[in-house]
Amino acid sequence: MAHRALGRCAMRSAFRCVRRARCCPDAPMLDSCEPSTSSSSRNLAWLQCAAVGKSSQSWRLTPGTTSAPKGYPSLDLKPPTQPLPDPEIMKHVEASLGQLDAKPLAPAPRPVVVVISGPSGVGKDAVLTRLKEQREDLYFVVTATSRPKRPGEVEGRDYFFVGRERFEQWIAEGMLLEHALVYGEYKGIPRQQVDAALAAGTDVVLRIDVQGAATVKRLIPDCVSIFVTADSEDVLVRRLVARKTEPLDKLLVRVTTARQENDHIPNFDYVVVNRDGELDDCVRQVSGIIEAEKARVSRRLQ
Ligand SMILES: Nc1ncnc2c1ncn2[C@@H]1O[C@H](COP(=O)(O)OP(=O)(O)OP(=O)(O)O)[C@@H](O)[C@H]1O
Repeated sequence: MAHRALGRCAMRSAFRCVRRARCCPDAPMLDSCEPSTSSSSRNLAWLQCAAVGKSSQSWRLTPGTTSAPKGYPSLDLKPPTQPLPDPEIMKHVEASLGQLDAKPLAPAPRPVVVVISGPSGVGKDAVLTRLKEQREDLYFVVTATSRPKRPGEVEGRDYFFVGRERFEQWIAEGMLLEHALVYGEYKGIPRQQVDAALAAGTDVVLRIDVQGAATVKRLIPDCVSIFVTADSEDVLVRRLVARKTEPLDKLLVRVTTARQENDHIPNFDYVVVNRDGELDDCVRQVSGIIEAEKARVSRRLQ
């Protein structure tokens, strides 16, 4: 294990390794960092400890330490600097080619609408809460619902908890991009939030149930739909039971519906498994999908 971890880290430059503290996922190795006989592997092993800011028993590194422990070779961890262009050559180039254009070479991407969907209890809210902490560049649409607030939920942050009557009024006034009756309660996407964010050039994230996702795909064909699922039905049900938000009869309905919803995976662009205890990994994948979609050439063409 230690050997594999060293090999993985060796592929990265020292600078990137220290800046990206999560680049050395083989954490068990870090707990058993032993001074090695070869100086290059000692270097790398120490670098791994420094990268995650973790103290090893034998070296007593404190979090954030970047200087080598006693007896270990010191490392130059400064970021590589960009060499400055020779002004004489630059002058010559501009004299020959005219003033160089500073406008971006690639057109800016059009904002993307991301749809996060999946069965009840799979962790959509948990994923979005974590994603919000990490991606301030995204606009997370606050869904409207007729269901009552659950403990810990905040009006306007988690949902707009509008009563059934007001919800039906919003439907009548065309204020919702899409809405559905899910487990006896309305849920819908306020249209104005989506329009305003897109008009400002901001990427938008929607959290929608599986039937609603199909509606949005029809309305916004170039939206990116991500189906979040769990490791297994067993894991999904355990999560729902542990959440303690539904009585048994409603729990059974959710599990039965989840079985049918899983069959809709082929209608989505991506599927991401929110593995038990691996929420961060799921969030990383969702974030990566958004980045990849923004890099699509088709999104940069007008
Ligand atoms: N990767 C994970 N590992 C373990 N528990 C998780 C994970 N992701 C979410 N959970 C837990 O599972 C439960 C269900 O998650 P959450 O409420 O986010 O699901 P949801 O898909 O939003 O459900 P619903 O559609 O019913 O609102 C929560 O108690 C949450 O803390």
